Amino acid sequence: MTAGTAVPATDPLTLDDVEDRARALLAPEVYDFVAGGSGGEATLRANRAAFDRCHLVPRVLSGVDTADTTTTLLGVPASMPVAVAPMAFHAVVHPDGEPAVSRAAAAAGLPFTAATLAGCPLDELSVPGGALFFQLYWLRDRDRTAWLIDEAERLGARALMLTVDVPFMGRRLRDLRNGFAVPAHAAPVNLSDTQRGGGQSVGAHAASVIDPTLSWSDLEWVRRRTRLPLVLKGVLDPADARRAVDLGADGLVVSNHGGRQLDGAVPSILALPAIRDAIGDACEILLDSGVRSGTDVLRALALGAHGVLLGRPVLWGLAVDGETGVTAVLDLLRAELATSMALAGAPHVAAARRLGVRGASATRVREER
Ligand SMILES: Cc1cc2nc3c(=O)[nH]c(=O)nc-3n(C[C@H](O)[C@H](O)[C@H](O)COP(=O)(O)O)c2cc1C
Ligand SMILES: CCCCCCC(=O)C(=O)O
Repeated sequence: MTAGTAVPATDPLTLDDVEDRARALLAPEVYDFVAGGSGGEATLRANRAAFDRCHLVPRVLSGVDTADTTTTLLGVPASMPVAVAPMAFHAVVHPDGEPAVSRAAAAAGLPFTAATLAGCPLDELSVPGGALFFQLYWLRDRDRTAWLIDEAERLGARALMLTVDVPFMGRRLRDLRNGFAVPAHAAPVNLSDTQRGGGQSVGAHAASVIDPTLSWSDLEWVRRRTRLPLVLKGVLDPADARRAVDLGADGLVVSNHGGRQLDGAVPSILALPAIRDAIGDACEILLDSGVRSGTDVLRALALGAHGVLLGRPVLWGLAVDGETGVTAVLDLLRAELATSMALAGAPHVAAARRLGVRGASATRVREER
């Protein structure tokens, strides 16, 4: 990716511009479902504020003309250190739903993470030339959980991403005020017939299908069940990160679920350095929650991540223009990253991971339990 000149000079200039366009198009309750966080949305806001407090220290005289954004994520080649985050119910924002996003990701050379709660059969998401990760919710219906793991493996998924921060859904006040329920056309068809939640609020549906008792011993069961690289999504504590590595996790997603679960949780970008220090290179570290620019990707790399997951901006692109809109978002992010890397004097991703970062962080490391 060539730096500088590749960044478009026409609208949308930023991922936030794409969100503005999507907001103008979507029904307010749908916009709120995607944009919203839990509780008073302190963590949602803090995610952004924390990125802005991470100040990169550029290197000079490194002769970087073109920054190479390519890398691998969990062994999968990627055109930049970004994968599409798992998100339920894509069709709430656009009828083309998950298949459009998986095609756009494949064309952009990026992994797409299919959610347990995708609105179309999983086999429609395994795109020729694309790389599929599969996100697993730990369902009360254990047979369905096992079936989903086996199905992901059968379809050639390249990683199994177990979400560990949703024993039940955070209190999403916007959804409660709006009386939001997932429309039938976006229903999670990979759940068994009786579990698809018709007409239920999202919180009530989550409570009826997700098993909140998920624990470390279940992780051992998952580890034994599949040969796929196993990634835990939603880790914020270094001790949990170490334990996951000890139990055979191949990757972690440092994530507060985009501010949608524990309101008041630490911003992911602030949690990252301690996790990186705790586990070193024992497994791959991805990060999400609040990534909105190429500079944010660079900040995450500089603080020790191997890559990031991109969440809401993908849905904003889908809302604006289907597959083409998602492609525009991913291309813009890649161009921004190339420019930021070149300006920081980082010719490639390995160099980006060695950049310095300065910034304020309030830290109290808790006692071991
Ligand atoms: C509409 C929506 C649906 C989501 N659904 C899921 C899901 O089904 N499983 C999951 O692990 N995470 C889910 N997430 C969380 C994302 O995977 C990701 O952690 C978060 O969106 C990242 O933050 P960002 O949106 O600020 O980039 C969802 C997020 C949104 C916005
Ligand atoms: C069974 C319904 C759970 C919906 C969770 C999707 C979501 O909004 C999120 O994970 O965030």
